[in-house]
Amino acid sequence: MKTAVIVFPGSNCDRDIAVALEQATGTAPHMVWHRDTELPAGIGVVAVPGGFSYGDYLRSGALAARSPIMTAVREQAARGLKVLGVCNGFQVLTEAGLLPGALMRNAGLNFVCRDVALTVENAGTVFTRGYQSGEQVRFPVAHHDGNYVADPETLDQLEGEGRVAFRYAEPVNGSARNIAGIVSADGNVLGMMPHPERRIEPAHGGDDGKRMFAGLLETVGA
Ligand SMILES: NC(=O)CC[C@H](N)C(=O)O
Repeated sequence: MKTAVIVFPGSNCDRDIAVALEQATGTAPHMVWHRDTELPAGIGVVAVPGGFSYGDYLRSGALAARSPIMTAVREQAARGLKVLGVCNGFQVLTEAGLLPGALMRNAGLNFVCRDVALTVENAGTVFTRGYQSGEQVRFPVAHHDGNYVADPETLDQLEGEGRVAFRYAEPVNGSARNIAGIVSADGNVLGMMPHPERRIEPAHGGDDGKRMFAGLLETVGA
């Protein structure tokens, strides 16, 4: 099973997520430059990493969403490719139309950089199957544009369809209904602001993130 990590100018969590994927699969992921137009054949999971793609100009993730490689990511996602977007990756996926809603400037206008408690709302997704629904985990957050917004109908739909994967245990950035991570209608695309890849070994202060990569990769036969 092969994995890939997309690298944009300004990505800075690409290496961390590559380490998490390699730890889970035993194989280093393909690092795919944003200007590429095709994903390597046989990819089961692609990660869209955190960072400050294009310096967060215009809106965080807006320019990266228009990178050549995102056409391939969109096409493959429609065919069931698992896509994991973390932090700036979540912003890119909303800007690319792969997930609903948008990530706005944090309430309070501060960059928030700390560990947060999250509730796993739905352990039935391919990304959260390593957890129990209702379980609390701790991941770090580091962002200024993490304030998730969507219209009330979309929020109700996300809740009703079990597409809220993670919720902040307490307000962090002003996100509607404390939403921290959501999945697509088909369940194969996840976007989340907290960083599971920064919590995969005891030296990180815990390894709550490890089960996300292990569980995800089991579903695609790694
Ligand atoms: N760590 C990150 O991915 C940062 C995300 C984003 N550029 C923000 O600050 O909102």
